[in-house]
This record gives sequence, structure tokens and C-alpha cells, in this order.
Amino acid sequence: MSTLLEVSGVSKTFDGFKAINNLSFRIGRRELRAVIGPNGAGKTTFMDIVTGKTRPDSGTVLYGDKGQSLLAMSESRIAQAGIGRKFQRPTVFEDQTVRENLTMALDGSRGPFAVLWSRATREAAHRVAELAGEIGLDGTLDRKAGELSHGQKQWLEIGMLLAQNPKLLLVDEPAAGMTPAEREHTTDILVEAAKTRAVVVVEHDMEFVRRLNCKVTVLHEGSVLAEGSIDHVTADEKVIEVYLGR
Ligand SMILES: Nc1ncnc2c1ncn2[C@@H]1O[C@H](COP(=O)(O)OP(=O)(O)OP(=O)(O)O)[C@@H](O)[C@H]1O
Repeated sequence: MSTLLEVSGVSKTFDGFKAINNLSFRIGRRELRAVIGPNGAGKTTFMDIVTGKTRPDSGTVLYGDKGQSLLAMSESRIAQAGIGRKFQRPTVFEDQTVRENLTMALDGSRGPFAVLWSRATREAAHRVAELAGEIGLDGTLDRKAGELSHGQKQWLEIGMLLAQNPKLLLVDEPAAGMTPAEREHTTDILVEAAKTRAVVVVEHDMEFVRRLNCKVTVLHEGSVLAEGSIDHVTADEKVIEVYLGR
């Protein structure tokens, strides 16, 4: 599988504490990956480094066809290069409809003048309908985002990120606060999204990770402790000791 993102030997110390310790991580172009680990394992710091929010002390982070270094790029350039991030809390525009939220996300990725052409507008309407289908919100296009359930808001935000057609989507605890049915639908959205891009899901909920049915990376003290299928990592003695057995 060809690599989209390659993190090699990355370390980051905060006030003498090694949050990331010689971390190496690689993700393929079309891959769904779950990242798990106990509190303080470095999951958030890892995402902060990939998105340019935090600069590591050492190591390399290479991305894309040309193996571009993300460490030389600003947060906004990294986002423009196709790395999208979904934070834990949904941040949709509550007073706007689902359609308006998705259209705005699409316009943001097409530039300010695209809306001037009626053909472009028709295409946008088509794409919005398509996106709404992908996230299961086609029946709620004209509802205000503020009226949606917590789960639906999360899906809308995922749709807004997909509107920008990222090559790599980082998703932080998407299942938190969701009902079992909502979790199942979230699984479907992420599995589908990862057919055409790389999706990295940071998640605490082991059952949710199991349903994603993908390779799992276990972080501990800023390094990879184990990697493989959910059955492989949950049977690993080191993982049981530091994470599952607690
Ligand atoms: N800006 C910062 N300043 C100081 N310490 C920090 C900073 N960011 C993270 N840390 C520390 O680095 C360690 C790793 O934190 P991080 O948030 O990456 O872990 P995590 O795996 O995301 O944990 P959680 O599951 O609790 O979100 C923690 O001990 C945290 O206190």
C-alpha cells in the first residue's frame, strides 16, 4: 500500500515531560486506522503535530506524493494540502440549515468566485445532496443545524470536512456521547470515507474500534506500543498491562 503520511522518530517534550517519544507512524492513501491509548499517551499531541499546531523537537513528518515535510508548513497550508481535522465537539453553524452548512463548506474549498457561475451552483447543489446522502442527512437538508441531535451534528461536521475533499481526515473521539444506533451509523460513514482517503480515528471506546474493523495503533508514553488487528492488540500482554487491565 502506498504511503500518504510518514512520521519518523518524532519527539516532543513539554516542560521536561516527553509527550511524544521517538514516534514512528505510517498511514496508507486509502486506509482506516484507529489510534487508541490511555490518557496522556500522546494521541492529541500526535494530531497536533500532523496538523501543524505543535512543532516537534525532532523527527520528520512527510506527506503526499512528493514526501513534502509538514514541519515546514503553517497550519493553514497543511489544511489546504488536504489534511482535515474533526475535533471532539461539533462546530456547525447552528442557525444555518444543513444545506447551508454543507454549501458553505463546499464554497470554502472552491474559492469565493465559484458561486458566481450558475453551472457551478448547480454542481454544488448536486454535491451537497450527494454529501448529505453520504452522512445520512438527506432527509434533514432544510432543518437548522441547531435542531439536530448530537449525533447528527457530528455527521454534519464530518460532511463539511468531506466537502473539502481531504486526503487525510483526523477524527477525535467521534462516538463520544452517541447512542448505539448513532455509533453504528458513524462507523458506516468513516468506513465509507476511508475508501477514497486516509482516515485516522482516535477513540477510547473499544467496542466502537472493534466495529471499525481496521488496523489499530496503540500509543503509550508517546510511542507505538502495539499495532495490528483489534484481536492482535487486545491479546498483547503489554497492552493488557498498560491499558486494558487498568
Ligand atoms: N501544551 C502542553 N503543555 C504541557 N504539557 C502538555 C501539553 N500538551 C500535552 N501535554 C502533556 O503531554 C501528555 C500527552 O498528552 P495528550 O493530550 O497528547 O494525550 P492523549 O493521549 O490525547 O490523552 P487523552 O486521552 O487524555 O486526551 C500529557 O501528559 C499532557 O499533560
